[in-house]
Order: sequence, then C-alpha cells, then structure tokens
Amino acid sequence: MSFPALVEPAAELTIDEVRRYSRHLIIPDVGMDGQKRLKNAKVLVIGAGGLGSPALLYLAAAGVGTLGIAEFDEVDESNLQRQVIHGQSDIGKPKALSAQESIAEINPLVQVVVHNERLDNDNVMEIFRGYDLIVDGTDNFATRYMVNDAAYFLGIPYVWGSIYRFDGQASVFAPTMADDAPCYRCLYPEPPPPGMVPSCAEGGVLGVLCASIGSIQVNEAIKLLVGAGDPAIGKLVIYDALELEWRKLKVRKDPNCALCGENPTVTGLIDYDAFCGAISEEAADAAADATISVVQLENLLKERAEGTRDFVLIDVREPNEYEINKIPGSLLIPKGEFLNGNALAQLPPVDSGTQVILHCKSGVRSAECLAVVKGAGYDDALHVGGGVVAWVNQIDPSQPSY
Ligand SMILES: Nc1ncnc2c1ncn2[C@@H]1O[C@H](COP(=O)(O)OP(=O)(O)OP(=O)(O)O)[C@@H](O)[C@H]1O
Ligand SMILES: [Zn+2]
Repeated sequence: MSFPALVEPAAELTIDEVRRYSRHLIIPDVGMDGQKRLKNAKVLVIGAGGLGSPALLYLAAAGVGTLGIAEFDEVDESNLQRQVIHGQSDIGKPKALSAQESIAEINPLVQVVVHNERLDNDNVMEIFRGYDLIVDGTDNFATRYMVNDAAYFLGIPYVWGSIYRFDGQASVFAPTMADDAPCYRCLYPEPPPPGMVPSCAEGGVLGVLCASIGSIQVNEAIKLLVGAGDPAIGKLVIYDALELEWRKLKVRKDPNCALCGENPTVTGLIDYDAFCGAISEEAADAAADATISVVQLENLLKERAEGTRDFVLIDVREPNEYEINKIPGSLLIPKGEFLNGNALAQLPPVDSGTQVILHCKSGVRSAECLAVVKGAGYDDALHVGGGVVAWVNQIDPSQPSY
C-alpha cells in the first residue's frame, strides 16, 4: 500500500543541490519533487551509536534538510568497531558533536540540530515536536517504549531498528497514517523480563550488521518522506546475517494494545525504567543486603590468599567474555547454568562453610544468579556491584574493557 509523502516539497533546489543530488533526480520515484521534499524534511535520529551512525550518514548524504541528533553519550574506543560516524580522534568527545562534524564534511547543506542530552520523559515531547519523522537507533527498552508512546501522542511516524550479534529487525510504526497500522507495543506489548535479553554490550554485535539495519531504516525514512513505494508499516523485517536471509512478517494492530488499542490504559508518558525494570524484583531483593564493592572483593581475595577466608568467586558471564578480561581467581559458570539448575551441583555444599560470591560484567546477571543461589540455601552468598567493569576501572586498568 502506498502512502502520501510525509513532507511538502521545498520551493526549489539550487544549482549546487541539483549537481549534488543528480543521481537521485534521475530516479523516477524520487526525482526533482522527491528531492525537494527531502530538502524540506526534518528528521530526528535518536542515538548516534551502531544504528544511528549509518542512519545519520545516509540521511545527510541523501539531502534531508534538517537532521536532529539526540544523544547524550561520549565516543568510547569500543564504539569504533561499528559506530562509523565517529573516528579515532573523536574518542572522549560527545557523540552528538562528533556526528555533527562528520555530517558537515559529508553534506554541508544539511542543517544539524544537536540535542546533546539523554532523551527522557522531561524533554521527549518538546524535542520531538516539529520533526516530521523519527529514526530510533537506541539500544534499550525503556527508551524504545518512551519513543513509541511519545511519537504516538504527537502523531509522528517513526522507523525502529534493533540489532544483536548477527540478527537484526526493523519496522515502521505510524499508527496515525492508517487505521490498521500497529505501534511497537502491538508487536511487543511487554518488555522482556529484566536480564533475559542481553544488550549488545553483554552479547556483542557484528559491526556491519548496523549498516544492514541502519540502511533499511534510512530506506524506509526516504520512502515515507517522498511518498515512494510501500513502507514497512505493519511489517516486521527480520534479517539473519549468518544465513543471509531476509524475511518479512505481518504485524497486526492489536485491538487490546495498551496504547493504540480500543481501550488504552497508557494515556500519557509512564515510568519507563520501572516498566522495563532494570533488575527483577527477586534479584533486587536478593542483592539488597548482599552486594559488595570491588574494593571489598579485593580485600577478601587477599584474605583468601592468606588463608583467613574461604569462598568461591564465580563469574556468571559467557566464555567469550571471560576470555577478554577476568577477576583473578574466579571460576566461570555462565548464568544459564544457574537458571537451569545445573550450576548448583558445581558449588560447594551448602553446609560446607565455603561462601559463594558471584560477579558478572556490571552486576545485573550476578544479581539474578544470586537470587537462585540464595533460594537454594546459600544464605550468606554475595555478589559484586559493578562487576568486572568496576574491577577493571578501579582495581586493574591493565586489563581491556568491553
Ligand atoms: N534515552 C536516550 N537518549 C539519547 N541517546 C540514547 C538514549 N538511549 C540510548 N541512547 C544512545 O543510543 C546509542 C545506541 O548505540 P549502540 O547500540 O551501538 O550502543 P552503545 O551504548 O554505544 O554501545 P555499548 O552498548 O556497546 O556500550 C548509544 O550511543 C546510546 O548512548
Ligand atoms: Zn499499539
């Protein structure tokens, strides 16, 4: 199904613009009219990270007249493997400013609006207002649900994408463009339970996958802006890079959707952090009075070396994470082994007097495992707040971080 272009055309293109965009102008579906619409378009990209990098680069090169960048973070060395809008000399710089500089180099005709801040309930409506289209390149569920809801309340269509290892997904959510168009909540009514879906920081992502999914997002954005082709409204695009397989599934509007359904219960922005629960209730309870710092752990390790303390230190990350860095003296038992119950047989017996101390990358997975271990009777078990990231930052900076 085709839809009318989201944006009216600009009055004219300058001679410079005609030269620059000539390869677009000779495509019948874009042409002079479509390029003038791109010139008039205001697109906001959220996140100048994995997906945001290719999205911003191609939207800029395509001649989108106004590009907003909403991003609060700074460029880290581990970003450069995929966040190709930033370079070596940008490490430590705000990503939004680094992206702005790259765009100026690629296409100085684009007007860049920098929102160098974290998008949250207090600023999202204000920032979104005035944009024709939003491209979501963020990596966390709380922001995704907030973007979905805010875009719905303001009637702004948005292009969503997500990536993990070799798998990617993308769709267009535009409930106000068609009566049967679903929103993100129609597809995913509930966020996954905390700790269930690892982030890219935990699970990794193939750098080039960002280009595959980011370019699909830009492709959809351009189609919507100029009114070309059949946008992925009500369709979920799924890409399996290992099998080199693209699939397209139908996504239906859910009449019971909490946001866009017949009897909505979400009628304004909600507490998205609580909705997505950074950590499950059981894990939070287990960790409440059983969290130690890496400094405390370092002291405990010294006492263990002196023979005045007895405990096992268990790293619940995955083997490939363990290869990158580790806390010396730790034993690897991945979280899955705790969840399926197999780990318990590898722990010292409950009544042996040997304490169990758990850690992971940042302290979320170890808190989940702590709940299991305490449930099995290890009442004095502990976990390490901040995990190996804190260990590397505070105790052993000679090890790489990831
Ligand atoms: N609420 C938000 N407001 C603005 N930017 C956001 C928000 N949430 C996430 N982002 C940004 O979206 C980008 C997502 O990029 P990506 O998935 O590549 O992850 P990353 O955080 O850069 O990397 P890693 O997770 O490996 O440390 C990040 O740059 C992040 O700062
Ligand atoms: Zn919905």
